[in-house]
Amino acid sequence: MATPAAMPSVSKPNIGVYCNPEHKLWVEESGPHVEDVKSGSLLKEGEVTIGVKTTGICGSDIHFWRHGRIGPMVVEHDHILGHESAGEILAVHPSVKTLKVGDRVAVEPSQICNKCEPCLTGRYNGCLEMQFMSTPPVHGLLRRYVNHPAIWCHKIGNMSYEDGAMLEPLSVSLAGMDRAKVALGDPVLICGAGPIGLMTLLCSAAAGAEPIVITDIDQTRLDVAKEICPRVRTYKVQPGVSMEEAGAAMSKLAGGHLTTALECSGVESSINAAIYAMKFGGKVFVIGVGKPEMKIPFMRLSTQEIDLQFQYRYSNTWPRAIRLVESGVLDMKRLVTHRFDLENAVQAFETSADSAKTGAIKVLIQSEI
Ligand SMILES: NC(=O)c1ccc[n+]([C@@H]2O[C@H](COP(=O)([O-])OP(=O)(O)OC[C@H]3O[C@@H](n4cnc5c(N)ncnc54)[C@H](O)[C@@H]3O)[C@@H](O)[C@H]2O)c1
Ligand SMILES: OC[C@H](O)C(O)[C@@H](O)CO
Ligand SMILES: [Zn+2]
Ligand SMILES: [Zn+2]
Repeated sequence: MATPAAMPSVSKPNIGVYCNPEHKLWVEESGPHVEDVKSGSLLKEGEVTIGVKTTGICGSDIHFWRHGRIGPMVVEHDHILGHESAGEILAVHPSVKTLKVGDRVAVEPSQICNKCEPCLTGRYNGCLEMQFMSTPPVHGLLRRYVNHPAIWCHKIGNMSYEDGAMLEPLSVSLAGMDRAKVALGDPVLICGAGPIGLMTLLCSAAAGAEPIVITDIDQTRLDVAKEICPRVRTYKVQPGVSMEEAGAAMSKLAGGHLTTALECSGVESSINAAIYAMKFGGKVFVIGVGKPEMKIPFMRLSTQEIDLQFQYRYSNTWPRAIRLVESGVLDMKRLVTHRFDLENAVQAFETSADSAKTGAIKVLIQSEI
């Protein structure tokens, strides 16, 4: 049972944002129902109920809606989206000692087995039984109320719920920064200036990378990059330019020094241009996800001893992300361009999906409890 005495008044029905294999997107009643939230009867050991206040739309949410799959992850039934959330604790199972009703938290959407080798060695993003919320068949967080293990709810103190929700895409960038080992004075190339590329730009700037070059096909996004980091050098990718020419132009912009690329588009031609932009011994670190199979310039990688490395999600990033945002080392606010109420989630998704027209970077969905 929960601790109903301390629970804030909860009255609105639970609703969630669904998509299905026919590429429909809609808002409909979902679980846990408000009566179950009030009674706490569905809470399992170790769980809390979160009143979700803010959730960001990720490119993968758009993908599951529009394309029905990301590689092997396929939408086969009605499916609730969303994995970038923050909210207020509404109820706690008596076994939970670390959180109380009223705590403000950011939600980590991973749920792991805690038994397999990746879990036991600290790289739990590789959990063999990962249940990642919003990746089918596991429902996501785009709901008014969600039951979730307390260990995956990170206290955010007085941080805004918007910043709390943005800790998830920040976690993606931090995981990349960590494994790519970007250091003070490193000449860095960032490919793609979407939310992840721009977040990675903030991180690279804070880490003291210099020079930093960022690329995109969209001038508006490059302009935002310049706004959030005036010293960044921008490169607009033009159609029809070969990977060799594009890579050489990126390298020239950085004075011929680029040693690390943080690839944040997942587009084949962009990965390949990054490979050509690197100096001998450089590294192309791919955060973007894309087609199941790609053609890469193998002999360029070989003869230039360029490392090609990848990141998938994250582990142990929230505490670090919270410190960086609370202290003001990172200011992510400019990345948020649009806000919608949960009831208008379809409009929010359309705005996010049509970023070339709407100028959207991060679209947030807000809900009242
Ligand atoms: N590895 C992970 O765990 C992880 C987690 C989250 C997101 N992602 C992936 O990271 C990537 C970026 O996410 P996002 O939310 O910023 O997506 P996004 O689609 O908003 O951003 C991608 C950007 O790349 C740009 N782009 C397209 N073609 C390009 C090219 N040839 N050269 C340079 N730029 C080009 C687009 O214009 C866009 O601005 C996506 O592939 C996403 O699926 C990976
Ligand atoms: O931020 C996390 C990512 O969006 C997910 O891992 C997604 O790409 C696949 O499930
Ligand atoms: Zn995501
Ligand atoms: Zn595991």
